[in-house]
Amino acid sequence: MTAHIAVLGGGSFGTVIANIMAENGYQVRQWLRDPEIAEKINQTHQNARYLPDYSLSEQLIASTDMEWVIRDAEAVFVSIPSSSFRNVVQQAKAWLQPQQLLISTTKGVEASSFKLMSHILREEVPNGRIGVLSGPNLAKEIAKGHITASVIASDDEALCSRVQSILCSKTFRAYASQDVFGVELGGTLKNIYAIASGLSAALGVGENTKSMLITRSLAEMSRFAVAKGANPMTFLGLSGIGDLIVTCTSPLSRNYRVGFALGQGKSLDDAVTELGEVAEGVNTLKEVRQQAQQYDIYMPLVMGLYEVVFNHAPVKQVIAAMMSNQPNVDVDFAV
Ligand SMILES: NC(=O)c1ccc[n+]([C@@H]2O[C@H](COP(=O)([O-])OP(=O)(O)OC[C@H]3O[C@@H](n4cnc5c(N)ncnc54)[C@H](O)[C@@H]3O)[C@@H](O)[C@H]2O)c1
Ligand SMILES: O=P(O)(O)OC[C@H](O)CO
Repeated sequence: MTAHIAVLGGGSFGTVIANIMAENGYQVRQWLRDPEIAEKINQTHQNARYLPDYSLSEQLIASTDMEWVIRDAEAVFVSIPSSSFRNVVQQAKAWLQPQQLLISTTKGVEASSFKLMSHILREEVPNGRIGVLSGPNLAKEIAKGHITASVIASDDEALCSRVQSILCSKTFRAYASQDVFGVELGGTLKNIYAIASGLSAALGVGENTKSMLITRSLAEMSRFAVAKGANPMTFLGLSGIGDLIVTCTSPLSRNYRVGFALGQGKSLDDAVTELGEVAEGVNTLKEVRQQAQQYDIYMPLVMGLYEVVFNHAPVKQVIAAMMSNQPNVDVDFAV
């Protein structure tokens, strides 16, 4: 019997990657918390809560039995929001084996510790074969069959090539990278700037402004990466500029939608509640601002957005203050 693939998490991204692999011919077991939803998925082959109208392969079986899902799986994809990621991995540890491939798809940071998800995997499963999947991957577009590319990052080359062959299909490509930190950092930071982009779109800004915002976001991300010892060149790839573009321009992005709602005058609580799904950028904004202050990293967009999102500062006042800053060099991290 060939080994199956496990996916932890019943949300939109866990479901689309589980289904890609099932359609590629693998037996896939997807773990989720809610027995009613699991039963519904198995009966209807749809995940109506997150991806209505998306037909799931019969090779994908949902279950609340974590042991059954993980035991003897060849690879385990963890697609759980960062707020619950460590908790779920701690539950999973009882059945994880060192030879299994363990891949995070989560683009967030642990509150207060500033640990990315691969750090958590390394701490909880010290002898694990660990990777990170990240890129411009709106789940709802993948569900519609739009051609999509992602990056599998690991220092374990065999893991990268195995994940590439498990995931690649007629409409999905996975490129490899050995820069786990850079890939993961890009996917995490871009959510902050998607909130800023959604907010500015709601204010009716022009195309010049949108372009400036995305490009200065990349400059700010790169400055942060250099200060934290990451390689900013990785941001030139799919997991950096690629993901920044899609998340800062698409109303399908949950982070963009939170920003748009804020720009319409809604409160943060209302924006997040109406969304009903995870918007990692809200916590990431808080954590990155703290890091920027602690390590004295110049991040005017993060600082300004924080004031708007958490301190109710008037957007016009924040923009006016930013516009009065002395413009510095364009691509400063390369100087
Ligand atoms: N949706 C996308 O387009 C997309 C694309 C790439 C990466 N991601 C990343 O994937 C991660 C997961 O996102 P998503 O889109 O699947 O989120 P989602 O909001 O669609 O779903 C989250 C899922 O996690 C489950 N969950 C939350 N806490 C849990 C816990 N303690 N135990 C068990 N299950 C729990 C929820 O029940 C839900 O099924 C995020 O970090 C996101 O950044 C999402
Ligand atoms: O919907 P978002 O804002 O969480 O973005 C989803 C993906 O990260 C886009 O690549």
